[in-house]
Amino acid sequence: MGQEIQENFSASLHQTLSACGDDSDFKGHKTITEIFGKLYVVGATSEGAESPLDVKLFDKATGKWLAPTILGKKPNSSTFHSGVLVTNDRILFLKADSSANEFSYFLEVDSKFVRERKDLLGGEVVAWSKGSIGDGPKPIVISGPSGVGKGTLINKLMKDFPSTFGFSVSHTTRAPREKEVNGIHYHFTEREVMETEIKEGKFLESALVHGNLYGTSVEAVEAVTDTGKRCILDIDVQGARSVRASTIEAIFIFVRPPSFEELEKRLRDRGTETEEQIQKRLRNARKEIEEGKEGLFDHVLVNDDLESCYANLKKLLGLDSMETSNKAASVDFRTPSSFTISRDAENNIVIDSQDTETKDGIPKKIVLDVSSVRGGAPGRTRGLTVSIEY
Ligand SMILES: Nc1nc2c(ncn2[C@@H]2O[C@H](COP(=O)(O)OP(=O)(O)O)[C@@H](O)[C@H]2O)c(=O)[nH]1
Ligand SMILES: Nc1ncnc2c1ncn2[C@@H]1O[C@H](COP(=O)(O)OP(=O)(O)O)[C@@H](O)[C@H]1O
Repeated sequence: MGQEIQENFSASLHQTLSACGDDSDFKGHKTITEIFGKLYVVGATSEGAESPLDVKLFDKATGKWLAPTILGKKPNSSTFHSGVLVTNDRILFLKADSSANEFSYFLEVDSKFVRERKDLLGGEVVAWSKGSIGDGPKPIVISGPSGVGKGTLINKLMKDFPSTFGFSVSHTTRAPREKEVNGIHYHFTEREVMETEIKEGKFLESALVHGNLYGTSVEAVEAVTDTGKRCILDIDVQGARSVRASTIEAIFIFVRPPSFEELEKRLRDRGTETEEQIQKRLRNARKEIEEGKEGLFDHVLVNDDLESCYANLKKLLGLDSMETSNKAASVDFRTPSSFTISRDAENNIVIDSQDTETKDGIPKKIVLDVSSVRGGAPGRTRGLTVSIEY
């Protein structure tokens, strides 16, 4: 079927579906996209703008409806949406009356991530991934042994550059320390719950560290990137390795202690762990420091004197002493309430407004270049390029 606009043949797909007994049960507007004999029907199961878009699957060969496992955050429905087959493994959905940050969602039906989850979960699997204009600033991954000062350095950055950086709040099964607040320092959770969520693909990475599960959820990173800030991840070396192997392009920094003795002193003086926990963390520290030398990291910082280490961190992140804003160049618009879509000669997707009235901030035409999109579920599909005509 290749590069075809779904709307061009949706009338015949609607007929096919009706003839087969359409029990997709969607309220209001729905779209149908055919990929290799399967019809992907997308709509909302309840009325109201906030109800999420759901996916139902009809297999033409068997005449049966299949209930796919749907991964990723579902887009909220809008009065109207349109689906475009981008490649045979993903459909791009464009929503009416939505902001630049909310108007595009990819539904992956056969990507690498979806195939992996199919093997794990069995049955049909699809995954949503929000489209992101441009690349946004690269996330920063900070690793290093327990007690080396990662948290201290990150807190300083967040305090000095509050509009530039946002912290990715991890999930963990470890018990909260006295001053830790759920949702700010960590999302404290139960092992069983977290294991299920890992299977469901809610995590970008997860690892067993010092006997507890830790993980970065897709949502934690997206909550930061949605604000236009640069995401900081405080994760262990295993986590850094997973992120390195993923589609996320990040900067990897390893923080080393000046000596093992000093590390032990800091850990003890912090006074947050039992003796048994301290021993476990020190044993793991030796291994982590060795792994930090392996070339996984772009930069290694020695945290001897805190102020000079912080100055080095700022330098490598390209920050001067002033508060700077590293916000991604933001494109601001709202999609029209109704539109048609087509392809132009360069194979760009063209959204033409069908609104009768012109309104401020709502373009007459939006041209989308999807030729260099990257990433995808779990997480964002980055690299959309837009040009706009008012
Ligand atoms: N892989 C992974 N590691 C994490 C995550 N969150 C925290 N960690 C790491 O888990 C380890 C223990 O963290 P924590 O219990 O807060 O102790 P602390 O680092 O000594 O303050 C540290 O190496 C963290 O970098 C996560 O989401 N994923
Ligand atoms: N350069 C430093 N010199 C002395 N103490 C430090 C330094 N950096 C951090 N600390 C202290 O060491 C302890 C561990 O730091 P923390 O940021 O909690 O480490 P991590 O997050 O890597 O486990 C804290 O009590 C902190 O105040």
